[in-house]
Amino acid sequence: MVLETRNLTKQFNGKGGFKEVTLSVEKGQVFGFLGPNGAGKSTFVKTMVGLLHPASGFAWILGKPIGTPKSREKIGFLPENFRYHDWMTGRELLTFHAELHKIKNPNKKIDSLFELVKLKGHENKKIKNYSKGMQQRIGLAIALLNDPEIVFLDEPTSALDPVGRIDVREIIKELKSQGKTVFLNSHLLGEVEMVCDEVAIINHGRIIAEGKLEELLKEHTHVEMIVSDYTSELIEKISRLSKEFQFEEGKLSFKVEDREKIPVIAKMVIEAGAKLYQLNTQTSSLEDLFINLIGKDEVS
Ligand SMILES: Nc1ncnc2c1ncn2[C@@H]1O[C@H](COP(=O)(O)OP(=O)(O)OP(=O)(O)O)[C@@H](O)[C@H]1O
Repeated sequence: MVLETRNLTKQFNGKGGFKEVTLSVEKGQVFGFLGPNGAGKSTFVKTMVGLLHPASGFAWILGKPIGTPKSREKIGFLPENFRYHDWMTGRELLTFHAELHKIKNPNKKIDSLFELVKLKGHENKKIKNYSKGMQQRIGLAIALLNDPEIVFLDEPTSALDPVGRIDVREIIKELKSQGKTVFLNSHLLGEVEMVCDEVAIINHGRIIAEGKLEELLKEHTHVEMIVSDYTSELIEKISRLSKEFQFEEGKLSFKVEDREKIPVIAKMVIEAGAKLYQLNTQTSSLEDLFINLIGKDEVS
């Protein structure tokens, strides 16, 4: 595992932060950490990179306990509220960070990063004259300077325009193809859906869902069926196997938490002697899943 936590807690005078978080992230994964504002995402990432100390629990990065110099050697971090030395030029800033990482002859690496984050031609401009989006791009370059094994990106596209967001998505895909692990904090669900393999959803500091994106989405499938010659007993049976069941004049609409229930229901219809004219399924979007889970969590 590249990242592992067990019952990790960090709160501020008993409030906020996150509680009892147990997570594991495999090498080469793009892991999406989702949650509403104030859920605890940034506190978690800051704790992972050693900027905050946990109150209790355990965590390791690349097998090394968090907060130790060893655990920080191979990580990259783009903070949510980035602010760089604005009197430096872009090149000076990257050279300074390369010195901190003790990278020898960093110029080639720096040139390739300016290219990657699409800041070529702006190397000698002062950071104070960079736009917010350009500052976020240089932050991404800093995060990648030491060839990290795991990169923590906290809302990496918050200052970027739609084209910039696509650029970041491409960079994330490129990192994945190089076998790197990306830990992506975001509330842009569409963006997460496009790049992440696995997600965890955090609400009020607690993890309320975790798993492979594909599996989580599969658990919430919407089904529509058109049947005739049915009996009330059949309709009753289907309603017991599903959620959010609606029925009107031969048209059934419902959700199943497990896709395997769909062929079972279809078989049931046929065996009951009813006629099945149409069966459509639609897997929920991550947005549906998110709203559903957060909504349920607020009620309970
Ligand atoms: N230094 C701090 N002192 C006190 N409370 C804090 C501190 N940092 C965060 N919190 C609280 O911890 C909770 C989680 O905050 P955090 O910034 O981790 O959330 P987040 O999920 O990253 O939110 P957002 O999406 O808005 O960035 C919030 O209630 C916040 O007010």
